[in-house]
Amino acid sequence: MTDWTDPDTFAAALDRADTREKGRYFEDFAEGQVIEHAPGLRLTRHGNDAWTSQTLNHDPAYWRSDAARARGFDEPPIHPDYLLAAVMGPSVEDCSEKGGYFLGRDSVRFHEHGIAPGTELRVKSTVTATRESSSRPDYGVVTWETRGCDADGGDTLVSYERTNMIPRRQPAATDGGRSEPTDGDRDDDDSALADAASRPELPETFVTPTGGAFEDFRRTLDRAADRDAAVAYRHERGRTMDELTVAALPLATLNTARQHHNAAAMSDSPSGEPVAYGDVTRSTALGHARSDERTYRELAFDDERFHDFVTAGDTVFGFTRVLDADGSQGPSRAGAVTFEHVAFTADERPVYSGTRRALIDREDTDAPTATDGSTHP
Ligand SMILES: C/C(=C\C(=O)SCCNC(=O)CCNC(=O)[C@H](O)C(C)(C)COP(=O)(O)OP(=O)(O)OC[C@H]1O[C@@H](n2cnc3c(N)ncnc32)[C@H](O)[C@@H]1OP(=O)(O)O)C(=O)O
Repeated sequence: MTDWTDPDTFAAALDRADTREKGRYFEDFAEGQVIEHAPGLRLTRHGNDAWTSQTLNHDPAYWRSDAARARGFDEPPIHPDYLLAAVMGPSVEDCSEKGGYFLGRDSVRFHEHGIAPGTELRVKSTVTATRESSSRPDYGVVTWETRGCDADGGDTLVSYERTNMIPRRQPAATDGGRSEPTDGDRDDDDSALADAASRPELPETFVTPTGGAFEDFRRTLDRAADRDAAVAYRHERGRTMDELTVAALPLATLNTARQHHNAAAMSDSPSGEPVAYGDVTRSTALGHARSDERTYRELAFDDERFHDFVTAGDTVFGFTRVLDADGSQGPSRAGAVTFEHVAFTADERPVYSGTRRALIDREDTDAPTATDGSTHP
C-alpha cells in the first residue's frame, strides 16, 4: 500500500492537488455588493484587556470600576480601539484574506459608548468602490463601508470605510504605469524644483501643552496662533512589536489576513516576513498619545493611512499635532479636540497617520485616580 506520508510521495501528491482557496480576488467585488460576515465576535473582558494592555492603552476607566463610574460608565467598558479591531477582524475572511495591504480608513464613527463586555457583534460590509491599480497591475483597490452592530437589537456600534489593495485573478495588461525618472534624466531646473519640493516646510516653533486637559490644548493653540508655530510633540513611550502583537492580537479578533501569521506566505513578499496588523500599530501610537491627555470619549477618526509596513522588532512611537480645540461641543465637563497622530518607527519612518476627534475632560473635572495614586494622565 502507498505510504502517502513518505516525503517523495507526499511532495508528488502536493504537486498534483488543487488548493481549496480562501478569500476573494479583486474581480469578485462589485460596487453595491453587500456582504454579511458569518463569524461575528463576542466582545470579552479578556480580549479587551489583552488588546489594551499590549497596546499600552492603560486608561483606568477601562480597568477599574471607580474610574469607569467617574467617566460616566456603569462598569469598565469595551475600549473603542478593541471594538474597531473586533469589527474589522470578522470582515477579513470575506474582504481581504486573499492578501494585499490595508491602505487606509475614513469616516470612523462611534455610534455608542460604554459597550459592555459580553456584547455579541454582527458585521456587514458594502462595497462602495472598486478600481484597478494604475501602479500595480497585479492588484485592484477596493473600498468597503463596514458596520459593526449589536447582534441583540441590531444597533450600529461603529462604522467606517476602509480601503485595501486586493490581488487580481488576472493581472491587468499594462506596463505597471508610472516610471520614476532617475537623477540622470533630470535637467538642472527639474533638480532645483525637486530640491525645493523636498525641503521640509515646517513652522519655526513647536509648542507643547504642559498638561492633558482641554484647556491645556486650547491655551497652547492660542499661544501658537498668529505666529509661525505648531502645537506638535512626540510621546516618549515606544512599543517593540513582537510575536504577540504581530500574530496573536489580530488572530484574537478573528482577523485571518495571512500577512500577520503566515511566515511561509510572507517570505516572498516585500517585507519578507509577517507584518503588524494596521490596527495594532495605530492603537499603540494612540495609547502613547492618550497617556498624555485626559480622554473623555472618542468621537471620530478620518484620513487614516498606513504608509509603510511594521514587522517584529520594529518599535512603534507616537507623534501628535493638535489642530483644533472647540469648547462649544460636548458635555460641560469636556471639549472637543482634533489631533493628527502619526505612528513612526525608531528609524523615523511614518507608518500610520490619521486625524482624530475626541472629547477631552476640562481641568475642573474630577480625574480618576490611577493605580500609583496620580491622576490620569
Ligand atoms: C487588516 C489587513 C491587513 C493589514 O493590516 S496589512 C498591515 C497594514 N498595512 C500596511 O502595512 C501597508 C503599509 N503600506 C505600504 O507598505 C505602502 O503604502 C504600499 C501598500 C506598499 C504602497 O506603497 P506606495 O508608495 O507604492 O503607495 P502609493 O501611495 O503609490 O499607493 C499605491 C496605490 O494605492 C492607492 N492608495 C494608497 N493609499 C490609499 C488610501 N488610503 N485610499 C485609497 N487608495 C489608496 C494609491 O492611490 C495607489 O493607487 P494606484 O492606482 O496609483 O496604484 C487586511 O488584510 O484586511
